[in-house]
Amino acid sequence: MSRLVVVSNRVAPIDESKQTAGGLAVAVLAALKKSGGIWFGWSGTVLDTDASPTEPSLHQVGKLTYATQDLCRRDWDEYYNGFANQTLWPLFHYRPGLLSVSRRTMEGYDRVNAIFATGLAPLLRPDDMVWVHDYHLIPFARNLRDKGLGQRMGFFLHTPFPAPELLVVVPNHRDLVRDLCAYDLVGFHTEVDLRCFANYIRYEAGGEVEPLGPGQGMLIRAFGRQLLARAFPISIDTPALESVARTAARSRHAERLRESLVGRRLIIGVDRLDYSKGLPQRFEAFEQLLVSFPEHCNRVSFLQIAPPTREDVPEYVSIRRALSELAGRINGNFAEFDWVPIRYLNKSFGQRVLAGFYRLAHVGLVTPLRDGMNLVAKEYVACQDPEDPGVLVLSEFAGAAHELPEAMIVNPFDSEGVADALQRALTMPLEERRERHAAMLKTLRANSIGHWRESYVDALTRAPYA
Ligand SMILES: O=P(O)(O)OC[C@H]1O[C@H](O[C@H]2O[C@H](CO)[C@@H](O)[C@H](O)[C@H]2O)[C@H](O)[C@@H](O)[C@@H]1O
Ligand SMILES: O=c1ccn([C@@H]2O[C@H](COP(=O)(O)OP(=O)(O)O)[C@@H](O)[C@H]2O)c(=O)[nH]1
Repeated sequence: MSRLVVVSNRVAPIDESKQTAGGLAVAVLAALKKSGGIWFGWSGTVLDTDASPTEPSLHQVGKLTYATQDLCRRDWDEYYNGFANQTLWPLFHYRPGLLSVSRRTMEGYDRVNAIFATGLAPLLRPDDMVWVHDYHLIPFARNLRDKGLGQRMGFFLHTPFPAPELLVVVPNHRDLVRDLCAYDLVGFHTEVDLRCFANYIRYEAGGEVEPLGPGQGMLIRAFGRQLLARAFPISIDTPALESVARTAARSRHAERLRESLVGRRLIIGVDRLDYSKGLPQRFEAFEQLLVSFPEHCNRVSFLQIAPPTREDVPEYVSIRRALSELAGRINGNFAEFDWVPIRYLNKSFGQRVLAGFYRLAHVGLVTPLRDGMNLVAKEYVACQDPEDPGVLVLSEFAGAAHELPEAMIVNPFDSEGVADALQRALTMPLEERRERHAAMLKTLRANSIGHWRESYVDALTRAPYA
């Protein structure tokens, strides 16, 4: 059997007791634990040197070899903070107004992709399968191919893929799509992302698209290559989480949370503090709930866990400031001497603690303005007590909404609509809660993280598609 070599910018901490707040690392770790192989990526360390090292450090953990490389400050700044998170991230999340474009960061992005490819190349065996993840590393395969490497190479995009009309805003859009075509397999979360990619190939790149039937993806012919593009919705380790959640509700943290509520209902949100997650609109929706349905005052608490992320990017500094002000204003207006409506925490928690919190919460509030998938939505469902489940309120613009139509689907820009959905969720009869939850859990059991990994790897095993 071929060895699996996974490449991603973010690698889960080698020390498993450390927390990682980000779906890619959580999901890839769950997927790789079983198969083993190599996980290559950025170490998380930024060096005050003039150049980045070109060789990775190796750490063996069970069947898995971590191969990680440090980056010097300039490379990290131009590649990660710059082109990846100030150009591609806002563009792929439909926020061209937040985009900044510069030749300097584009060059830094290409330079780091070349450095990483140079680091990985000597570790590769001829029959390895290389699976590259996310927008940081689009040019990675082309860099390996330029070195004469012919291994099967696949790419998976964890964010949305934008409509072509939006993608063309970035000056090197053609290079990016040409580089995607250097892979044998390109995976997306949803059929909508896949369609956007196919439309670029058809209408911007002058390539050909051959649909292969429902759920089977499309053959792409462009830039002198033929490859498969297909949707593979990512998931969670459903049975493991179900089992953790059964006991986590009795953990010390969960007990403390339960006691602090003194019988009040709980709404929970868990998100990196990212502008894509729609947190200001969510806070306003909760405020609207208190205005429209004042019977919830002093009866409902909203716990928002929001660990800071990408703190060197100016837009993330602004959103953090704006949210603190908003939470302060809402709490100032509505709080009683014995009740604070929004418990807003800028810190992260481990998966076990979160499982206990989800289990206690009557409503999971997941309202991103755009999100590739959103694993928190799935985790919330898996952690409910099937006999007395909470209600998931879910943005129609999260990839997860395509698989979980039994959630209460909302438009996150419409704060009044979200407030109405919260009211319905808080007053929903037990029978309806059970029915909605059972349908969602069935979906999550059928498409667990193992299924995602296996279906992607199976498709990559069949490459090349030429
Ligand atoms: O690595 P960071 O810059 O700290 O950011 C964390 C991750 O955020 C994004 O996650 C995405 O992947 C999830 C799993 O597929 C998906 O559910 C979610 O919708 C995405 O936002 C990013 O794409 C990752 O590269 C980051 O590691
Ligand atoms: O304090 C936290 C906050 C989040 N997460 C995890 O980070 C992931 C977030 O993934 P999601 O797909 O929802 O969004 P992303 O952050 O990747 O955009 C989920 O597995 C969460 O359980 C965590 O472990 N601790």
